[in-house]
Amino acid sequence: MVKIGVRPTIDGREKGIRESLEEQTMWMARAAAELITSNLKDRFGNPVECVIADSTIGGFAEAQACAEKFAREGVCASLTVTPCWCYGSETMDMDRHIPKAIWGFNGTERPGAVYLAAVLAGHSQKGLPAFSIYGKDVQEADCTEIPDDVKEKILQFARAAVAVGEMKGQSYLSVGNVAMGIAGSMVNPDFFERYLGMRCEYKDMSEIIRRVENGIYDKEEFKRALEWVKENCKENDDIYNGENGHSREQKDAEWEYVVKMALIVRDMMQGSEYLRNNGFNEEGMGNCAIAAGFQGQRQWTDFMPNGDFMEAMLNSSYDWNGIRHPYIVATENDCLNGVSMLFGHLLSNTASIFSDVRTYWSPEAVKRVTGKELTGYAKNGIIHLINSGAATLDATGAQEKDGKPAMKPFWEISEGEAQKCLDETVWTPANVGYFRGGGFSSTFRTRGGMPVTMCRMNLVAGLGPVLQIAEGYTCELPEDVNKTLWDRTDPGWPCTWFAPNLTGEGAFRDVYSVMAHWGANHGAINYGHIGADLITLASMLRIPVNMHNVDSKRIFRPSTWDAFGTSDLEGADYRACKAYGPVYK
Ligand SMILES: C[C@H](O)[C@@H](O)[C@@H](O)C(=O)CO
Ligand SMILES: [Mn+2]
Repeated sequence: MVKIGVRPTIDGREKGIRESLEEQTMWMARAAAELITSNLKDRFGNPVECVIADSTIGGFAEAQACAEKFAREGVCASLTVTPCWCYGSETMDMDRHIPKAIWGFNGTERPGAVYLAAVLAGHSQKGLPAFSIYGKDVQEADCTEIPDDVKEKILQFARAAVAVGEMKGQSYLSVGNVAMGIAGSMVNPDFFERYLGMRCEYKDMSEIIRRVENGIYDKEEFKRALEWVKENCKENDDIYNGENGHSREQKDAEWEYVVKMALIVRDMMQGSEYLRNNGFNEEGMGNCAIAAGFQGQRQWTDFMPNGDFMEAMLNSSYDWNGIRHPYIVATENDCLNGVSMLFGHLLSNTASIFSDVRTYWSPEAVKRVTGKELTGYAKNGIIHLINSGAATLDATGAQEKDGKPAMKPFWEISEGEAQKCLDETVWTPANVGYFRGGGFSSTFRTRGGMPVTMCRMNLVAGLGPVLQIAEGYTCELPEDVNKTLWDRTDPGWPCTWFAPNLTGEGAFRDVYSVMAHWGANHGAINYGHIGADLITLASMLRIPVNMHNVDSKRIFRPSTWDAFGTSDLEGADYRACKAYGPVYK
């Protein structure tokens, strides 16, 4: 359960001043807490709880009592609120390990803004960066509404802070090792521990074989899952393999195996009550994995069914047990893409798409091979997002928001929408040239017009982690154009056409440059334009952003970032992140 601590600070002068401010100060705390709890949910759909200090904080003793309460309650961030002057270093939150924000009331009766400025200077001087929240318009002292601009900043801070809190203490479960020399699947514990507060668990892929052979899964659930799969996961024609295709008997056995893989990897991530109660306590405890990755290629896929079904189902918001939260499972054990998926998931509470960032199609090349002009969002060219069929089925875009394609938090998805995602997907027998052991890839085309954000974490020697972000839209191409382009690559894999928003500058000069500046072979794609939230989250974790197309007005970072430069925000971000280093040193 993630909780945010709210700290009402006050001018400590009793016998008049303090007493006159108590009510307004506590109102601010209650209003901020109510705003957060009524708007934000954790990834399981629970409202984010707020813990308010037992009293207003006028000096060190009360600051300490509040710190002790927050430690007991395990808050993941603090929000200090005040309408008045208070004593900076005597009232501030000194916990080095949690994100902090301060809301100074914009009023003239008592100078909340002066406190805000003074205490932020203290935060800067002590190396404890904090987010500054200050409304644009002066308010009346007795107002009972938080202004919209303040609301927006409190929520932007809180969304990212909740993500920080949800990751802390959880693990990345690496099933297998490095896939085909992909650097992102070299799972680096130093990065996870120091930057995210997470640990890494490493399990050999043979653990799956052991659990299948020794029957370490819920057999009743397996039976139910297999029946459900037969009804809901339509097998596609064997479009790749001709006479090398696997026989019907082989394919049937592969279906059984891939369903078992899904059960087993889920159990490895989160544990299983069934296993705990049925003689497999150790396996049943799981690995507290908020994200996982599966190597697959090639030591597994060269003789076993591939991981596509397991990855696609776990990454989706429903399965044979109904609608539920999506798991985060990175294909090819690309943990850096797994982390990117996790960031997007935690900020949006929706499923994350894993994909290769495969091909840039210029309008000219499309014209050449199809004779057609690209139009709409696609008019400046498109990037083909496609990987073997491991992408979440939510990416079909078959859910809707206001009549438009969307990917929603699982608690907003209807049974009908989950069914539509399944109905729009077929399962193509794997290309046995790539995957000798067979398996099935999800095959679908993402509906167009969805606002999405693609991001990617990269690790750079001498620099550390960096994040790149591209907001844009999914595109729907005319049937014939789609077919010609998709058929040139892998028509049995899930296909998303992506057009990043262009700014005309730097990496976003044109679509080609976005592709050319992408730092790795994969990207994580989430519903919505969540670039600003990703930037806020990255700053909390001291991870610089090396490329984004988010309007500078939406950028919200700790106030101390200004001291590292105000005209070149990108350079300032690098300097600040370097000066602070990882949070969990
Ligand atoms: C089948 C191939 O090996 C694919 O898995 C390959 O194109 C990738 O996805 C590389 O990231
Ligand atoms: Mn790939």
